[in-house]
Amino acid sequence: MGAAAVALLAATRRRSTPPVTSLLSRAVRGLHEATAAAEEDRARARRRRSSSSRLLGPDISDTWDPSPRAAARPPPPRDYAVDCEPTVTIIDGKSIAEDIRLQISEEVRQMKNAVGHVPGLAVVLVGDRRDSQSYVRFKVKGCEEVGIKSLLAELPGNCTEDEVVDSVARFNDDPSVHGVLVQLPLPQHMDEEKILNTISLDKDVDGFHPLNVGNLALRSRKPLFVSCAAKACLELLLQSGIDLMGKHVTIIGRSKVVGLPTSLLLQRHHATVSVIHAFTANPEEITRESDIVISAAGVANLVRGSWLKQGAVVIDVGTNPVEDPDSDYGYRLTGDVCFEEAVTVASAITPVPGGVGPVTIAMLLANTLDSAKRVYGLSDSTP
Ligand SMILES: Nc1nc(=O)c2c([nH]1)NC[C@@H]1CN(c3ccc(C(=O)N[C@@H](CCC(=O)O)C(=O)O)cc3)C=[N+]21
Repeated sequence: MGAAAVALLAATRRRSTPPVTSLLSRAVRGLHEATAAAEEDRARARRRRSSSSRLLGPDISDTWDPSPRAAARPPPPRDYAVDCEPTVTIIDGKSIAEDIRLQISEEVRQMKNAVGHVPGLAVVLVGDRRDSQSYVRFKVKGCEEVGIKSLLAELPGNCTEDEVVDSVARFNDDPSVHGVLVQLPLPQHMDEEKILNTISLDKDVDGFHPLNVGNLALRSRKPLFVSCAAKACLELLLQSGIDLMGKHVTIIGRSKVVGLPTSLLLQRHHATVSVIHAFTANPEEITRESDIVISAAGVANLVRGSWLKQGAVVIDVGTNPVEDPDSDYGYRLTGDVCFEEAVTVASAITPVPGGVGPVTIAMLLANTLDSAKRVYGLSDSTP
């Protein structure tokens, strides 16, 4: 992603962008309203969630029949302040993730009672990148919270490809492991494809296996696993009451982790999807025509307020570490979206941190649970 993303960023910077300062007062006002509205939204979202049990297996049926359109849920009520300025919903990923984890821990408990086993997730971490180390920490912590067993293989950055493959193979053969994940990126000298190809298809909880991606793309088929980040984006939209049918969604980025699987998953939900990337000539024009913008470019502050249509829904998948000496680990995370600007234009937006990240981890736990359920014959649930 590096060079291409930088190229896109450079191209963007050359265009004239509105000065951040001129938008600040609006932004502050927007944020103020947002905070008040956020509490309201959280309560409303909780009520909505508690009435829906369609949590871990989004319906990915496919049809051109017009009847589902008629049956589609009405749009959620829009909030308007007294002066009729629209308010923005800050989508609370942390609380959505918490609800998902609660449901998973209940299912793990039932599994333990029924078959005497719990799901197991194995993570392979190569090298000592600080950001990868903390993502892996979040995954292990998530497992602990729901009663999933976690195993971690930590290998030094200068180890051989064969050592990584061996460690994956051991987890493939371990019956107490239902999900195997190799944390990306791998060190430069390693062949990522080769290593990922060794993960057993029925333990591929990241959903990167070509057969899982292929089956996601072929709409009459059901993949065993779908990418956690893609599922997180869908979950955040559905739980926020945002209908996807016929909506124009623009996805920024085409990676196998986010952009590509998200575009496939949202098409299965009848959205009209544009995928844009570093070589797209007019990214700003395309996003400005979109009802929903999902950014997964890995470039801090790439998406400015001017990129968005009034009332757009913004899902920010970016987790870009930026130096911050005041923060505990010497860096903090920032998204792809210039939040202060976007919050004045969007109708709903995910923050970073506290948006897509926690839900992505919850989906990893959900995929691991589904895998174990398949092994123990507890259901034929689909991702
Ligand atoms: N094989 C593989 N699978 C992945 O799913 C994968 C990967 N490699 N490599 C890196 C990316 C990145 N990723 C994140 C997951 C959760 C947060 C997350 O929970 N973020 C918290 C951060 C809290 C904080 O640090 O302040 C939040 O956004 O609130 C972030 C990033 C998974 N990835």
